[in-house]
Amino acid sequence: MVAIRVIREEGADPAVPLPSYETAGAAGADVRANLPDRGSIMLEPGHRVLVPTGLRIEIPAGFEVQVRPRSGLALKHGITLPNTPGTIDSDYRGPLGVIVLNAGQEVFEIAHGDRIAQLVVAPVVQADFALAEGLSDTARGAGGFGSTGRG
Ligand SMILES: O=c1ccn([C@H]2C[C@H](O)[C@@H](COP(=O)(O)OP(=O)(O)OP(=O)(O)O)O2)c(=O)[nH]1
Repeated sequence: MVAIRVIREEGADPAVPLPSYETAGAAGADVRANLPDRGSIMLEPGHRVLVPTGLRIEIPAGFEVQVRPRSGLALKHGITLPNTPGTIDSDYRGPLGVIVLNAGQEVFEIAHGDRIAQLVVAPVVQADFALAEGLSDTARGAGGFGSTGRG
């Protein structure tokens, strides 16, 4: 368990619950739209929108938060995130937004308080990218992009 400090944006509706896990074993905490002024967003097919959550968060160093789609919305309505998984950096202190894409065929309504995505907290390792003379040999070598065949 890791503690994440959360503050609400000025003007955000405090009645909208903070991100929360629906079950004891859930990997993602559902995050909700906070649309006190707009009430709801009618998202046309093929369009995308930055949905405010009304939150700012402070992720401990060494962790990130991934913003992932909800599979139910994806299957039933084609609602996805074009940047999935969205990356929230531990040093980011701005508004937490969710970029929602309607990849379905119908207009989709995002209502105030709807659970629009899920947040997965994950450890991060930073690398030291160092220029080298060459790389080690492996069985795969340069094979990729389907080199092992289909199925
Ligand atoms: O779904 C997302 C993705 C990102 N962010 C915020 C937090 C993140 O730390 C910041 C920058 O995101 P990212 O690094 O993916 O964006 P970039 O396009 O590389 O922008 P920047 O140059 O600001 O890093 O934007 C969100 O609120 N929601």
